[in-house]
Amino acid sequence: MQNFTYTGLPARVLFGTGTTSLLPAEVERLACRKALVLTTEAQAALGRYLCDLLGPISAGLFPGAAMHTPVEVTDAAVIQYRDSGADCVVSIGGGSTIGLGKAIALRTDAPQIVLPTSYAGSEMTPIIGQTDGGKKTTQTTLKVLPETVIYDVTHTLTLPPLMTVTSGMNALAHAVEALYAEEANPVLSLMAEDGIAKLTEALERVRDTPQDTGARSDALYGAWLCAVCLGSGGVALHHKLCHVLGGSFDLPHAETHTVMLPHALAYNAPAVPDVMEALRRATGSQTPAAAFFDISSAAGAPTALRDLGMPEDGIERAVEIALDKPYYNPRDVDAEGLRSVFRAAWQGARPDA
Ligand SMILES: NC(=O)c1ccc[n+]([C@@H]2O[C@H](COP(=O)([O-])OP(=O)(O)OC[C@H]3O[C@@H](n4cnc5c(N)ncnc54)[C@H](O)[C@@H]3O)[C@@H](O)[C@H]2O)c1
Ligand SMILES: O=C(O)CCC(=O)CC(=O)O
Repeated sequence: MQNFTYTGLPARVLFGTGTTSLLPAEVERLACRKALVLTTEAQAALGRYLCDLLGPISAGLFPGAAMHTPVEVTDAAVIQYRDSGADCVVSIGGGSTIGLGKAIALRTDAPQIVLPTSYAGSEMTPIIGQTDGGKKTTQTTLKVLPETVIYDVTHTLTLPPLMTVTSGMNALAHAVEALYAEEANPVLSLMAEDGIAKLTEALERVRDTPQDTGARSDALYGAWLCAVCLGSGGVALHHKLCHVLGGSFDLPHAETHTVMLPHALAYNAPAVPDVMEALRRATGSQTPAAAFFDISSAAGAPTALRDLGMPEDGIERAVEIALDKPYYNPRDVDAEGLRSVFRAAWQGARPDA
């Protein structure tokens, strides 16, 4: 076996159906007295439900979380956090709400309890992205790693069909890149392969029966394993390209991951034969990049950058930005290679890798 480094991150994880009822006990377990609940506006009703569940240990609701963690929103939330006498936050929602909880923790050291309702995976990572004056910057610090994560399958039953697939692709991308990132190691590879297997299989079942708790449970379990891969492992070309497209072309996060994953993987395939073999086992397909494309296409999820509003003449600028400060990648990256990846993704061509 080759030498490797494995970094495990601390986290308490409660997984199941109906696990939300454990929330008050988890607040007390952290020796906290009052929790401020965070949601987006769209999920405010869920936040009010948690406030009722917390009863006397609720410090109220901040229902203003927004995509990409704008600092103005964080400033307002920190004021409410301090004024309310809260000493911890409870974030219930997708990556945007979890990002707000992390931003509050960064500024106040507030312990975080997170109830994820999408598959994006932020709950298991020490990564925070924030937007100030239209510019998004990302940092990695253990200060933002949530203390406790309560996965409750019930909250994923409401995920709309398209977001189920795009958010699932966001999760799959974390595990795929963990298999060939610079930080790849055999322990994370176990989680990555199983996460991809569980999630791809469950996404197909959820497509046919969205209210099937068993399928939703497998999907959330797979997404958790993929999230661990992002938190403890590394990323490569795919995440770099998504961050370029999100940051410089304002393309939507999960949809961009959905479109790019088959193409970034097809580009890297010749350099990572062992990883492709693992992905064949996990997806049950001889062409895993095409299998990801097919899952999205069958669900009516976007498969082309042009359908996300990316201008064709933006490809050259995207190539230039992606070549500036590149991430580690198992296959050499040059302008011509990137052009071919972006062109295929812009057109929505089905890869055959
Ligand atoms: N820091 C990290 O490690 C990390 C990892 C992944 C994503 N992210 C960030 O997370 C953000 C994207 O997160 P996202 O894709 O989860 O989207 P999101 O959190 O923005 O959610 C999109 C919308 O769907 C709603 N929603 C979420 N779950 C729902 C459910 N079960 N039922 C009904 N509606 C629901 C939300 O309230 C919101 O209105 C991006 O800003 C991305 O950069 C961060
Ligand atoms: O928190 C962020 O915005 C950066 C990390 C991230 O978005 C991971 C991903 O690309 O899914």
